[in-house]
Amino acid sequence: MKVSSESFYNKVLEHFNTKLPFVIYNKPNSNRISGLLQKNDDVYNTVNYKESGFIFAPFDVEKEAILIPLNHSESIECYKEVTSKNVFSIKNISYHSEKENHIHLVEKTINEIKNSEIKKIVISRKKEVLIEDFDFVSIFKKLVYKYPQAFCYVWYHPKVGLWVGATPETLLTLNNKEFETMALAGTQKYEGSINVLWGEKEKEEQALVTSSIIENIKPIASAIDVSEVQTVKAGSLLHLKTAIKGQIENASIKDFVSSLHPTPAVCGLPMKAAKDFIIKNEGYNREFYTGFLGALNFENEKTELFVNLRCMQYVENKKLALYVGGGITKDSNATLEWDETENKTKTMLDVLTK
Ligand SMILES: C=C(O[C@H]1C=CC=C(C(=O)O)[C@@H]1O)C(=O)O
Repeated sequence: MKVSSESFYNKVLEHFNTKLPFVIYNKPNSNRISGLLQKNDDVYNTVNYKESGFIFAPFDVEKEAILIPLNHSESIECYKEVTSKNVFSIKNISYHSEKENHIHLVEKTINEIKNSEIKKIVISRKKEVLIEDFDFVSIFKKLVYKYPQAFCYVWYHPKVGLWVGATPETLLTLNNKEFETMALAGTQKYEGSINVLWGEKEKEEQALVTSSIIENIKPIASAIDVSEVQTVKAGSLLHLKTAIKGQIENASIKDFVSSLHPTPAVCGLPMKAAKDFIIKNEGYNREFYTGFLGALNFENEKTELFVNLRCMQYVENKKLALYVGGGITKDSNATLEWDETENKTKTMLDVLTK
């Protein structure tokens, strides 16, 4: 049902105040805001990916993905019309050892890569801040306005939590048999132009993601088309991206998603060894960060899934957790990797404070 943006956000707030699950989102380059308001507070899971609804899946595939089912929800829509000028007061809760810990872990990761068959591991951290007067509607309006090329969302379930994000990375779009995915990796700051030079480390890191995705989907895809590597802007950052398209052959959505997730853009290569290293060494639970989310089997069998990057979680009384990471290879520099995670936190912090 299409409504005015005022009644859209009023409805969503009312829903939130009655502690019912919902998701609101804006797809890349779309002027439409969509909402799915679940009518009860049950936790539904995806079993075989044949369900229709909005999926919210964690990084760890051993853990269950949550579904807001279409058949238990009201769908609403409005046009992207308004932004918000609200700025929030943010206080850093800095742990004095945060930087040292991250640098130490990146150095340990580089050593592991040099002394094993592992080529890449994505190392991440959680940055916590205190926020006054948290208001997800204002934050969402600002995200949508500031990052029109991202997939922006607020997802809430009273039994799971509240997540907000603006991700530049598509995991999978599937329209009947036609699929599209991408290899996104390598990061530098945007300084006014996308015509930039990239270092060998970034080029190699991104090429690893592309070749691994192609290798993994080959058995279940045909007519695979791989684009040139391009530089793309994501907020105040630039990344390298290769678009990969084709046709899905004799495979279910579940098989296809399993062949992609977690890609080396969020986990590493080889996947299993990198994942074991991450779980053993990162020292915190990623939960839904670097998982994926989006429409599963929407009308006309459309599936559009995004990797949950540049996101944050409203933890409890006034606390926000921002999640950021970066790909480590044998040529990484630990201090620069710390700087990169700091730059990545700005995607969210800029929206809160400017
Ligand atoms: C893991 C993240 O980004 C990934 C996506 C693009 C570039 C990345 C990089 O340069 O390391 C990461 O692979 C993150 O934003 O937390």
